[in-house]
Amino acid sequence: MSAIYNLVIDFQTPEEPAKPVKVAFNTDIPHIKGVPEIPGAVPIFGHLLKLGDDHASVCEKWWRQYNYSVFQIRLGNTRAVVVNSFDDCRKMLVGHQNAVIDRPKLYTFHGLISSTQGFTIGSSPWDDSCHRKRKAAGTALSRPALRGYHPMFDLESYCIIRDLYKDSCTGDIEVSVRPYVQRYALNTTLTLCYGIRMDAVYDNLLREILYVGSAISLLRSASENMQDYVPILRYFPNNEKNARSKELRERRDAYLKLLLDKVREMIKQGTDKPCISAAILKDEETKLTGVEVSSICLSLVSGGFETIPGTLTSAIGSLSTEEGQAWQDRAYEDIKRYYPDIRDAWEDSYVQEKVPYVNAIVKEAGRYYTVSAMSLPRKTVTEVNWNGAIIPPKTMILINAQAGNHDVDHFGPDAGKFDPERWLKSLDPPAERESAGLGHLSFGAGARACSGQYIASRLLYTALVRLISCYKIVASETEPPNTDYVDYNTIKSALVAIPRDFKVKLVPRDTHIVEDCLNAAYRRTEGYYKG
Ligand code: HEM
Repeated sequence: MSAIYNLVIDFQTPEEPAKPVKVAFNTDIPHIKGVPEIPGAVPIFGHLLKLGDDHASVCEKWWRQYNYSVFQIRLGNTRAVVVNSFDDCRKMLVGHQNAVIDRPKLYTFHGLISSTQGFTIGSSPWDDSCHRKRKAAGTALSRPALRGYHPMFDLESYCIIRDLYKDSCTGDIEVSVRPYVQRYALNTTLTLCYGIRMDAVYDNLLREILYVGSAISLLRSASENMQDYVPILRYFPNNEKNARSKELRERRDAYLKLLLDKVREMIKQGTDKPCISAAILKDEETKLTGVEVSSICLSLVSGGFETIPGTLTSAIGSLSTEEGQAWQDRAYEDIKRYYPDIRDAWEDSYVQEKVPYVNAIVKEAGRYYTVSAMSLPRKTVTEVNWNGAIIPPKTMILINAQAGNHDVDHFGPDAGKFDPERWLKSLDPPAERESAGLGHLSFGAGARACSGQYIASRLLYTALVRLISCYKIVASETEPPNTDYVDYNTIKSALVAIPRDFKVKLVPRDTHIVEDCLNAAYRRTEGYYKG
């Protein structure tokens, strides 16, 4: 027993020195007076076992069952405050933004996986280096910076339709859209970071990056990774999590090195494209270290490649349903209202987000399919006075974005329904509601909000305008989409949702116009960023 007792030591990462033993019932932060604790925690594991695979849905259920939107739970040796309602999430993220600016460090992700390339921005604790990285990423992803990326948006969204057109044999064959959207998202960030893209949907390097990234995302979740919270599990012989983490780290190091070597080679040949890593390798007024650069590139590449496909694929799923046919028709009419000639809609789709109905679909897709259901964990740096209860520094804060995004008190009784029209103040003609602050919680909020939200919205908008203006999207009868906002996700324990596979039929609205748009886009983009 004493051997086990000695093993249950309380340290967060391998670099930090071990602190004396605190076992079974103790947590890093003592019980927080004034914040209700969910009953039923067990020794060592706390609430971990009760949380199961789907933390967001279980916490949402506890919120309704006990009638506390904010409560504390125990994840093994870690105490966490969970925030559920829309208003409380907003108050915590925006009202206390300086106090909750930090991120927790986790044994597996920070100690094992990130030991070579540094932490991504989204997993970096708040310090000067994180501040510099966030600033650099913020500049590269700002609204003004988007202007510089128009050719890339044009090319990548053209490639989706080009290949769907080919692979669906002008509508005869049902297709699964997710692989095309994955390439879209990944090529965009690879181009930004390295000036490199892959043309084939099933390119080996592209699929390796996607595979390794998703596998790492799984290792970041509490349910898949109990050893982060129950330290004794780290010492079990043949620890599979550790072995898997190291394997994935090595595979990720290999492709990141390959990408950077390609950039170095292109710089030598004088063929490099303007991109973040080339600018830094050429030392263009940068104050960033090598590790910071790889961390920024890693953050951008990993920030978009699951989130965009998860959101866009699921939105296409909802549009393809029987009910979705009316939304598609109205979106198409609205596109035609602004661009009577669809060729103009194609050319302007990456320049500005002008069509209200399409903007409404983008917002609803973000809200309804909360792809990062529990957002990214935060940690307090200073005390938070929560209605008189004092949440101490260094407390983990979990934002239940899925619960807040489906909060009937904020979004109304139909919060659990996909309905783009909730974002419109009138339908005839469609007009957007004036934005009154935070629309939904899917990009987080406050000082650590998503750095990529402008580029994400543009990517979703451009792809939807092009897709809807060319096709009627109809769900497959044999492999239809799952449009439940929880169950659409096949791996609920992953940090970012992986939608269940489904197929759609793409019925061209007018084959001549599709071909015209494709030919014009081919001529415009030929020569940009050759793979
Ligand atoms: C639909 C698409 C996306 C969704 C739903 C999404 C969601 C999120 C969420 C929930 C956070 C945490 C926010 C918080 O703690 O308040 C985050 C952080 C972040 N996202 Fe995104 N994201 C998306 C796309 C992107 C893209 C395309 C990029 C980059 C190209 C990106 C880069 C980042 C970065 C760098 C952070 C870390 C910010 C920080 O910790 O300071 N994201 N994202």
